[in-house]
Amino acid sequence: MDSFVSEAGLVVPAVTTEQMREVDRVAIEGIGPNLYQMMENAGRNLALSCVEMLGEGWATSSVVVLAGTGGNGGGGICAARHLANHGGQVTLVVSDVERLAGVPAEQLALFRASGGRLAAIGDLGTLETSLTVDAVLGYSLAGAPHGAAADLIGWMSQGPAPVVSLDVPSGVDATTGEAPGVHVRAATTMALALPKTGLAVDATGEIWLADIGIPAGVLERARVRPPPAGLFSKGYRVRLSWSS
Ligand SMILES: NC(=O)C1=CN([C@@H]2O[C@H](COP(=O)(O)OP(=O)(O)OC[C@H]3O[C@@H](n4cnc5c(N)ncnc54)[C@H](O)[C@@H]3O)[C@@H](O)[C@H]2O)[C@@H](O)CC1
Ligand SMILES: [K+]
Repeated sequence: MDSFVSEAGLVVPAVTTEQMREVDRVAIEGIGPNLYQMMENAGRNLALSCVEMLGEGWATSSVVVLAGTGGNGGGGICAARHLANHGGQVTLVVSDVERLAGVPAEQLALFRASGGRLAAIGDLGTLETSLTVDAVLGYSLAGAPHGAAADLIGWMSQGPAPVVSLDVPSGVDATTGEAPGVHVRAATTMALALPKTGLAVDATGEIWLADIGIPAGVLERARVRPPPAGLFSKGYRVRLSWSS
């Protein structure tokens, strides 16, 4: 789908993975924001969505954050830190801690300082959750999920807790919406910066779009249509629907 629509009726253009990569490249290698800044905005917005989904008394509910080793996982780990910093009962599980590198690894070091709990994949069977954050795979999905990523997706699919997916439900192709193997069925998907063309599928649940601070000049240089003026005039997240 090449566009989505906000509750106010604004038409929001969608991007393919290739277009989003170009936006990220222009931001990171050129104008900014840098990856730390974008990831901080992603993680903070995601944490706020979790708080809103759990409602009053959220801090006494268990939240399990499942993170992969790439940029998507980094955003999830950042959200876990924000939830822990605000007194939440957070448990983080990373698909492969040894493979974390760069900014996502730094996110983990920060999370460790928050007092949140880090559990191993082998502990999944003992974990209780009221809300699960899916930050396993983002737009760099390549083929059917395998290994620890598939195990995490399988665990989310078994339990009754709602899942909030970061950017795209893990296992769903962000451009085509196709799932080459196991995939997450989210209650809510929080897309970053611009909705991806593959989000018009049932697996996304409610779609929210989060502003992560990318200015219009970056989108222009990446030759990507900007979101309509005023889309984020009332806040950093807006709900989107499929356009008919
Ligand atoms: N401007 C944006 O939209 C931003 C996006 N960010 C996030 O970063 C994501 C993209 O990050 P990356 O490119 O690092 O990649 P991902 O986080 O999507 O995934 C990369 C990891 O998944 C593994 N993987 C790929 N396919 C797999 C499969 N089938 N089975 C098992 N493992 C598999 C790869 O080996 C790699 O370790 C986005 O979806 C978004 O969530 C943020 O980092 C910040 C900025
Ligand atoms: K995800």
